[in-house]
Amino acid sequence: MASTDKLVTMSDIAELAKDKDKCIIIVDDKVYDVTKFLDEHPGGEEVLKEQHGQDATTAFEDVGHSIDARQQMIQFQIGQLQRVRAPVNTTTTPAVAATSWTKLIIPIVIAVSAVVIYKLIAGQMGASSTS
Ligand code: HEM
Repeated sequence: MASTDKLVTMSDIAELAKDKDKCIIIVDDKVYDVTKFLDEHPGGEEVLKEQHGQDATTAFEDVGHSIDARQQMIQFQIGQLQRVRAPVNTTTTPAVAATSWTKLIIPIVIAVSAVVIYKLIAGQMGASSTS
């Protein structure tokens, strides 16, 4: 397997990022070690260092790098970012629980109102029949 195909997780990158002498960046889910490129980068080393251990896709695209720059970066690729999918949450979230409660409250209010109205009417009828 070529080194560019190597799957790298975010925790691997966090581990690599502990080394402050290195410069590891992610662009478009590809992981680059640009440590040796720092001195040569036409945009300066600071901008690259600021992105160490992070996803630099937006910063990279915002500059509008040339095709030459994109070809140049291939040599620095050390792997492919492996995105870990968040586990699907099957338990009821509080927001869902809240909506099911509100759904119950409406019929309860209607039922209570119906009983109160019935009692009022029945009371009035009872009062008028006794007078
Ligand atoms: C391996 C990754 C990278 C390579 C090979 C690379 C290469 C280059 C090259 C060749 C240029 C000259 C202009 C051009 O040809 O587009 C350039 C300019 C520049 N790059 Fe990068 N770059 C990389 C990553 C980044 C990243 C991640 C950032 C931002 C955080 C960045 C910011 C800049 C800036 C600000 C300029 C100057 C633009 C200007 O003066 O108009 N570069 N880069």
